Amino acid sequence: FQYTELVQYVDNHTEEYVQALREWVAIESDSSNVLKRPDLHRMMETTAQKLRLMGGTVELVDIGEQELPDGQTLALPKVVTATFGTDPNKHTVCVYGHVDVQPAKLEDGWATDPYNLTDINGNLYGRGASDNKAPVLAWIHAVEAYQALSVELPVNVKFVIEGMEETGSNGLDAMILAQRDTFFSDVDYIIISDCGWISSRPALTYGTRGNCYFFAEVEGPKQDLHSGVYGGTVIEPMTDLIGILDTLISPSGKILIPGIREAVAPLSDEEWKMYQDIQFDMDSYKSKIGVTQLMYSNKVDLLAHRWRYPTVSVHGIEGAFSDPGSKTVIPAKVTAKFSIRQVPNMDPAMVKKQVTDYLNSVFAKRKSPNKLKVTMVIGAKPWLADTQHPLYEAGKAAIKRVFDVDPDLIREGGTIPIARTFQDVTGKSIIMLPIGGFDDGMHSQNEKMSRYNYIEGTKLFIAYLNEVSQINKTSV
Ligand SMILES: NCC(=O)N[C@@H](Cc1c[nH]cn1)C(=O)O
Ligand SMILES: [Zn+2]
Ligand SMILES: [Zn+2]
Repeated sequence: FQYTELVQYVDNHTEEYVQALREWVAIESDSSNVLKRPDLHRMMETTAQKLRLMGGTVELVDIGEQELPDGQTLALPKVVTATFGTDPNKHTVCVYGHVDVQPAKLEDGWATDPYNLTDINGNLYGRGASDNKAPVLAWIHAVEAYQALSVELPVNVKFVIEGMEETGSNGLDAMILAQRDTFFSDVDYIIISDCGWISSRPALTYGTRGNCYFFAEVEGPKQDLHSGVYGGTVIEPMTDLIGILDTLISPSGKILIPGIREAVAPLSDEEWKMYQDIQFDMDSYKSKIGVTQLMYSNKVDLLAHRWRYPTVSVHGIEGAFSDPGSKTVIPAKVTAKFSIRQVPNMDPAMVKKQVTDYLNSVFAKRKSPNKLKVTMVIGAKPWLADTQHPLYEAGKAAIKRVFDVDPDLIREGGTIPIARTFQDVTGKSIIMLPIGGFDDGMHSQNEKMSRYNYIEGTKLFIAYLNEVSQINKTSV
């Protein structure tokens, strides 16, 4: 294994890697904004072209259309699949990633243009830099480094890169099911690098929460009204909506929807011990996110509520007045967006019913003439891996080689909607091998990827491919 040469190659190509990230970040591949769909299509084509130029067998898989809330349809971004090597004597890994991003506007409070990658003190700021463009590029560059030095790839490498992850991976489940016996038939392991470390220590991730995402629409008058002229005479949709939203979770974080907490698998002594052993500084966590107080004051409770208990988050209200200034309006129709992170043994289908029934009953008590409509738009299950699997031993060895430390074994509070489908449909084992920093600000203003994590992460992937090749084919 020519590790030293490969690492040298990476170090010599750092500026090209940063430039590649700059070009990708410049594409506003926001999957939640229908107006950005042409950019998202261009992002998928750009990704495919990069893999084609490396000589991979590349396909842009058509996964159909999505239906919009107003009933119209919109073409989904194609999924990029690529194959490098088909040697039956080698393991085959499938790297999954996404190149769509969360929305971002300068006026949200970014210090720099979110779509112009900006290097400040070794941190590369831009929307999607950490989530998930740099990790996807790092994987591609890892394969490219082997090729450039004519070092034989130790495993066959496949890629599945999608463009709808941030909105629930619409269409990807069906594609995986359809290609289970073709593209995925020879895949031994699935690798995902779409999360972050919990501190400055590298980590391996063995669980993600799922997510059930809801829209709750309250509709009243036929149009917006002057609040002075009509206020006091009509039952306002926004008041109804805020009233029912306030019944979802208590100020101390207790979910009030009947049945939700009962479904949660109890925290075992072993888990408690694992969380206890994780290096995690509550004060720097607080200062990083700019709060003076957290929901829990001890490490184990905090980590457990971040990773393996459900929570309700209210994200926004469509139709509400939210511009600067002071418009005196009664909005006629408002739609709240909220989500409930899922953990074992919750079931999204059950959660959908529990939430809908509960909100309808709370709303009924208000005796409002307005109309409530609750819909669940995403129902992603949680995912959990066996940390005893050789994939994790390989991860530890690769991290030891590159960073000379033992990794934290962590879970992730966020969701990779497709992780559970990969596991259930292909029956293959998954590892999450993050390279994002703990302070990357995914989904926030000023998201960044450090040069250090990007470049050392590329070396980690190079080392990991070699470690996976050492896994005994008969042992798994
Ligand atoms: N990097 C993973 C990520 O950010 N995933 C999103 C996916 C999602 C879940 N519900 C809607 N989108 C996340 O918010 O966890
Ligand atoms: Zn992501
Ligand atoms: Zn994300």
